[in-house]
Amino acid sequence: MSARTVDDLRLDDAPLALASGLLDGRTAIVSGGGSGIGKAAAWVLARLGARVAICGRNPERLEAVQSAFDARGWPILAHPCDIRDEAGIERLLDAVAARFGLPDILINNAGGQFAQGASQIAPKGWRAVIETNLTGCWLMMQAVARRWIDGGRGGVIVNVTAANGRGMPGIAHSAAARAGVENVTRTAAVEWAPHGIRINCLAPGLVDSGGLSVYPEAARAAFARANPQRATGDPWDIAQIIAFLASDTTRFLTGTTITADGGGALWGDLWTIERPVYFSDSFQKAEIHVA
Ligand SMILES: CCC/C=C/C(=O)SCCNC(=O)CCNC(=O)[C@H](O)C(C)(C)COP(=O)([O-])OP(=O)([O-])OC[C@H]1O[C@@H](n2cnc3c(N)ncnc32)[C@H](O)[C@@H]1OP(=O)([O-])[O-]
Ligand SMILES: NC(=O)C1=CN([C@@H]2O[C@H](COP(=O)(O)OP(=O)(O)OC[C@H]3O[C@@H](n4cnc5c(N)ncnc54)[C@H](OP(=O)(O)O)[C@@H]3O)[C@@H](O)[C@H]2O)C=CC1
Repeated sequence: MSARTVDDLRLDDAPLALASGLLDGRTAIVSGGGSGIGKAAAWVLARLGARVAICGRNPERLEAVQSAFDARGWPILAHPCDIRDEAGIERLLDAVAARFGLPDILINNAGGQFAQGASQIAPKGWRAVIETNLTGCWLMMQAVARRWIDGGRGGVIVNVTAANGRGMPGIAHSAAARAGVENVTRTAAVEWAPHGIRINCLAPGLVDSGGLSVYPEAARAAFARANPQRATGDPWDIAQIIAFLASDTTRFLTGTTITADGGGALWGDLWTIERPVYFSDSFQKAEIHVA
């Protein structure tokens, strides 16, 4: 039996908002299910009764979640896959089909970016982030939807984006990609409605997952003050909303985005890179020099 971490114990004991058994008999794929929000989502879905398949690039993270699931007697498939690789996605879906049959739910959670000022982002870096967050998410959506359409049945997709309504200073590439996902979600929600496919986005604000460690210390120190709640979210908060969107509870909801950001879209000042002097409290307008 694998060691139980404090983290896993919390995932076991944190209260569920939805009725246990709600997802009995369902199969869910969670991309990026080896860490952070995706791992919490895998736990919530399993505790609600779903069989879970997780993917990501790093096999060790997936294996750790697999061991924890095995220890609890929960069905799981852990399959390494880069969501930018169409052939890899087909292999993932074949593996899910062989183990569990056609999935019912896709949680498109894998993603991320690096923080850099917009004027400095290299073309390769821009492409890496767009390929991951827009194209990768799209390839997963389309591959699963095709199998549902070919199989004559519907399903549910939840795309995890990021709260981008006011732009995202320091991660322009990711903001553009997430806005693209939210738009293609609206389009596909219409096109695929006749097939019984529902698609929604969940746009988190700052969530205290391990993922935030990639940001500069000065930026991280301000994250918890960047919304009216003056707090970061927790992966469990986000995972519960993911499960809500994946369940029949939301059967009349499609093509929309739920933002879970502590009100950050309304108030707060978020910088993922060092805050430019222009936006500091001490900045005086006279400091602007026009040539
Ligand atoms: C408000 C915040 C809200 C959001 C929070 C979260 O999402 S938390 C979740 C957070 N979790 C995550 O973000 C996890 C997932 N994120 C990732 O895996 C990476 O950030 C990825 C999306 C770039 C993909 O990775 P990959 O393996 O495909 O890419 P690669 O490593 O091979 O780089 C390709 C190119 O990108 C460029 N470049 C890359 N890094 C930097 C940098 N620091 N600096 C500058 N540039 C950088 C560079 O051009 C590089 O090419 P080079 O110069 O090397 O020839
Ligand atoms: N935490 C936050 O404040 C916020 C997070 N988000 C988004 O929520 C999602 C989950 O992030 P979070 O849990 O916080 O951070 P993590 O860094 O823990 O999660 C990102 C996950 O995505 C996987 N991943 C990244 N790139 C790929 C790829 N090309 N193919 C397959 N898997 C990939 C990673 O696994 P591996 O490295 O093994 O591939 C990892 O499991 C991400 O899309 C993130 O951008 C959005 C807004 C705020």
